[in-house]
Parts: sequence; structure tokens; C-alpha cells
Amino acid sequence: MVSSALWQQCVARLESELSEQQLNTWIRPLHAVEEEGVLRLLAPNRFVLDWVKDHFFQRIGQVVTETAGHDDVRVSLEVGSGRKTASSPRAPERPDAGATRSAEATREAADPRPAASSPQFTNNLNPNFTFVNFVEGKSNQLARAASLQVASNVGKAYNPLFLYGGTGLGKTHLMHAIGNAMLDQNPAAKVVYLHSERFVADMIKALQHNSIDEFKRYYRSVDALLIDDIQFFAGKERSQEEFFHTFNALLESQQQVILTCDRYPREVDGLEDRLKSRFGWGLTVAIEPAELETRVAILHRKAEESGVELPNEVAFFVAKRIRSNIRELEGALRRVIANAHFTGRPITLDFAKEALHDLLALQDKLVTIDNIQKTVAEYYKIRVSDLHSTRRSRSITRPRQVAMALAKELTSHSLPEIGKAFGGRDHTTVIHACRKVEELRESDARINEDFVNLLRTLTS
Ligand SMILES: Nc1ncnc2c1ncn2[C@@H]1O[C@H](COP(=O)(O)OP(=O)(O)OP(=O)(O)O)[C@@H](O)[C@H]1O
Repeated sequence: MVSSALWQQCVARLESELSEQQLNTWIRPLHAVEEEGVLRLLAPNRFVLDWVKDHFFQRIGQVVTETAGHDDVRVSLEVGSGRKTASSPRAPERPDAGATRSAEATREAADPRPAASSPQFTNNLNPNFTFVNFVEGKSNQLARAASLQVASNVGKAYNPLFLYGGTGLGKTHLMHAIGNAMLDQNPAAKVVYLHSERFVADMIKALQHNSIDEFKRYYRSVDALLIDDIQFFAGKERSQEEFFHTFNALLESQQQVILTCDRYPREVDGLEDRLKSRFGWGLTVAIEPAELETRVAILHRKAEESGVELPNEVAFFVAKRIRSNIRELEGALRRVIANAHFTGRPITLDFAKEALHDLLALQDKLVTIDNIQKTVAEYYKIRVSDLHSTRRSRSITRPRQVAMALAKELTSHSLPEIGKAFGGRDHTTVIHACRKVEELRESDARINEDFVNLLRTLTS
């Protein structure tokens, strides 16, 4: 809440000195009004006022003088809101008393949320990431179900909830969906979302400014702490230490912790073992690359949200060609919609092919059958020539089938072309391989893991 131009400049200066959490908790909630040589800072409540007065007021005075370029501006601090000021332009005699109660009452009457949800906790949640617009599929079913459980049983169902998986697969979306659901149920809930890099940066700032206790208090006072991409903690020992204690404190008092990571926690190098083991205390669930049907459903949903009708064949075409990452899928759809908008042409299959021409050409260059064969051979520690050969031992046939299934999934080659590239085999062999792999992925977790790992390697 910033209104005066002078105050905006002051806040910009303070941004380089204070942590994001200090700014969000104490500085940004202040509403500023300039009146006849007085910069009136209105705090949303007494609590914020007292804290700002004790901790920042002196510095604010200096910054205002430096920014204004003279010391003719007096700074006052009082409880109030911008709305109150508009109908009552006169500054109270005693800045931090007087109109206090009526200003508070105005705020409360206009704001249906309980006072506890005042801007001290800026949750950073993206309101567009909800359960309603999260499309369910086999690849994310478990993660979604666990997230729903956590949302309806905060701190008690699974704590921590640890979501992991490749980039752009919906981890952040689900995490925000939980936060948004918590706020729907209880608007006063203190839900804080942040990227792990932000946590590290804030901690460093807090250490530099001797405010580490305040930092600790802040993070330990939330109802739910949502930290994204915790792989960035790797190698940052001091941050891990701090996070470890915060994490324990939250868990002990049943405050919810939700974490995401681009891989399974134990696979993150440079992360302390005690953290890795703690992460496993709750529930660790993977989000896998979405299968074709889910990608198609996501495209339809996103098109609908943009008010665009997407022909089914276009949805299938885009979903078949862009497989690894929902963010890229969305990007492709956006491009098709924007092109249609600018040219005024209807979205047909030919139009989509044209709009995505360069993007798809680039992708074709990246995933070739050759490339798949090399990657698969390396993964299973066999030779590429084994994939072409007639050898029928299990240690060779399985990788060969997996490689064929990947070629079918990841390239636009026809079945006969794929068969030919595997030592001149028939297209029925490719069909059989694809069916077999599909079956095995259902029944054998290791094969499924191999397939997903290979898919990720080839498409990231
Ligand atoms: N199942 C889904 N339904 C609807 N939208 C989805 C789904 N999965 C992903 N998305 C969308 O894809 C985009 C990328 O998702 P998100 O940011 O959650 O990915 P992520 O897994 O957190 O990736 P990163 O590791 O790169 O941060 C978002 O716009 C999100 O809304």
C-alpha cells in the first residue's frame, strides 16, 4: 500500500537494505499520504505501528530526508487507512493516537477478513493456481490426492508434503492450490509461499542486519510454509541449518510444511542427510510427465480459460508433439492463439502446424531415433549395436522395447520407420514393443522408473 510519490522512492531505497520479509511485514503495509510538509504514514494496526516505530522509524526519517533532498518534511506515524484519510483530510494532533480506533473500525468494516490476516503476511500465492483448474491425470493423481488431503487436514495429514518431479509439471501449481484452499477455508490463515532462493536471500539479509531472531520468529509463526524448488538449498550449509530448525519447530507444533524439488530428495547432492531424512517423515510424492490424454485435456482447459475453441485434432497434434513439460505446452497454445488473434484466421490443424513450425523443427532436431538409441544403450549399459541386433536375451530385448516405445512417444516417425531403424524390424514388432512397455510400466515399478528417467533425459 503505497500512495505518495516520495514514499514510493523511499520504499525503493529501503528495498536494498531490508529483507523481503521485513518489507512485506512492516513497510509495504504502510499507506502514505503527503500533506503540507508532513508525510503521514498510516499503519494498518497498533501492532505494526509499534514495531515500525521501534525498529524502522529513525531510519525512515533519514531516508525521507535523503530522498526529498531537504529536511523540511516531517514524518508522522499513526494507525489508519487510506480510505479514512480521504474523508478526513486533517492530520490528527497526536499522530499515533486520536483517530486510531475509528480508523481501525473503518478498516474492519470494509474488510471482511479477520484482523489476523492483515498484510503482515503477504502470502505470495497465485490465485490462478487452484485445484479447480488443475487437470487430473494418471501422472499427477497421487500428488493431487495428497495435496487435497493436506488442504483439508492442515498440519495433520502429511507433514511435510514433499512434491517432486521434472520441470513444468505442476508442482508449484499444486502447492499454491493447497495454500489457496487453506485461505478459502480460513481467510485468517497465515500461509507463506516462497522460492528457496528467496529464503536464502532473506536469511543472508537478516544475518547482515542482525535481525535473525525476527527472521526466525516470522517463519515460525506461520500456519503453513510453502517452499519451492528446495534443490537450491544444495551446498548452502548455513541456510540448511536455519531451515532445519525452522522446519523442526513447524513440524513440532503441527504447522504445515510443503516442499517441492526437481528430484527425489535423496538424489539432491549437497543437501544434508538429516534434512533428507526429515523430508521423508511426511509424504513424498512424484509428479510424472503427463500422458497424452492429460496433455490434451490440459490444452482444452487452458483454451477454454482463454475463451478459445480448440479443435480436438489441433489439441492432439500439439499434445503429441510437446510431451515433456506443461509449461511448454501452454507456451505453444499461447502462440497458436496469439497468431490466430493477429491474423484473424481460424485455428485449424494446418494453421497450428504453421504457427508452431520453428518450435517443432527445433524439437525434431533434438529428439532423433539415433539419440534415443544412444541414450537407452548408455542407460542400460549395453551397446547401440545390441539394439539393432537379433539377440533375444532379456537384458537386450527389454532395452530394445523401451527404446522403440520411446521412439514412438517422442518422434513423429511412422511405425515402419521405427522398425527399420532397429535393425530392419517389422512394424508389428514395434506395436508389440509399445504394448509390452505399457503393460510393464503398470506392473513393474522399476521399468516405469526407467522409462520416466529416460523420457526426462531425452526431453529436458
Ligand atoms: N495438471 C495440470 N493442470 C493444469 N495446469 C497445469 C497442470 N500441470 C501443470 N500445469 C501448468 O503448467 C505450468 C507449469 O507448472 P508449474 O509451474 O506448477 O511447474 P513446476 O513443476 O513447479 O515446474 P518448475 O520445477 O520449473 O518450477 C503452470 O502454468 C501450471 O498451471
